[in-house]
Amino acid sequence: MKIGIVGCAGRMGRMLMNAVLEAPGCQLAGGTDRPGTPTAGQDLGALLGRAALGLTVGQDAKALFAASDAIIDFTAPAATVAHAALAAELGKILVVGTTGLTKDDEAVLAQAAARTTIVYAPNFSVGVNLLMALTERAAAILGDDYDIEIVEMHHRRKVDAPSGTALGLGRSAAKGRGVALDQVWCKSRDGHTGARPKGEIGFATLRGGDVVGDHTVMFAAEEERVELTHKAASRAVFAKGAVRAARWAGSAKPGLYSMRDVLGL
Ligand SMILES: NC(=O)C1=CN([C@@H]2O[C@H](COP(=O)(O)OP(=O)(O)OC[C@H]3O[C@@H](n4cnc5c(N)ncnc54)[C@H](OP(=O)(O)O)[C@@H]3O)[C@@H](O)[C@H]2O)C=CC1
Ligand SMILES: O=C(O)C1=N[C@H](C(=O)O)C[C@H](O)C1
Repeated sequence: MKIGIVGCAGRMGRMLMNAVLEAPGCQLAGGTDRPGTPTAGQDLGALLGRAALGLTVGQDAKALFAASDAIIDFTAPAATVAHAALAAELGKILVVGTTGLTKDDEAVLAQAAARTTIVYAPNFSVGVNLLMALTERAAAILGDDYDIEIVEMHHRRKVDAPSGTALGLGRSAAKGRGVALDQVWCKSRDGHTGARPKGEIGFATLRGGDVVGDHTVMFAAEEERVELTHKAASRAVFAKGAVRAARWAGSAKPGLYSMRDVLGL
């Protein structure tokens, strides 16, 4: 499978190229980054500290899509929306890890998925997707005598909050309780908030240093507290998961899928 990486000069872009180069049966089709990027024209191997690959950082996304069987996109919401349109137009598999998408952005992905196969997930690690399944089950079993709070911490350069994973865990908890997350969420608190409403799902966001990604879901009752935690030690775990998703998508019908579909969770 020929896999192209958009946003190839980013933190995840570099990890993704390494993961493609190391995956059996996969070939790196090329990489693009934001128009005007200072990395334009650099050899992709040099960008990774490897031997030259004879492929350079491009700026023509359409040409990369045309040369690839699948594209992996961990960029920014506006770029992802444009890439979804290209995937639909050219009938290419798209794996999206970008977080911070609005409901309208997600509607564009759903529309594009009528014409091609898209896997969209806020987190491609196996461990976090298991945590989502466990969270849904715990929320269903424990019920709303247990207050749900989701705490996440990420590196100082992260631009969206709460993290896509925290919101995904919130959605899993809400599903377990049979409610819609946006009816019960509290994404931040400040000042005289009043007592905590029963059934609320709260979020707390920490930012600092080089933290790759920590998430804890707490179920707090009067007499006990259950905590489910995941800590990512390297971005390689997300990159390996995204390549696994691209390979899985090679034999899937057009549609919008999640990493839980890929893993059968
Ligand atoms: N689903 C998952 O498992 C994971 C998701 N993520 C998400 O992935 C995204 C990227 O994270 P990260 O790699 O840390 O961020 P970076 O900012 O390091 O990388 C994003 C890259 O995309 C580039 N870019 C922006 N616009 C375009 C465009 N139009 N065309 C091509 N490239 C573009 C950026 O360029 P420039 O810097 O010049 O703007 C940058 O090189 C975030 O939304 C993050 O939350 C991260 C880790 C795991
Ligand atoms: O920006 C990051 O770094 C990460 N973003 C994803 C998110 O928003 O959940 C996944 C991971 O935790 C790292």
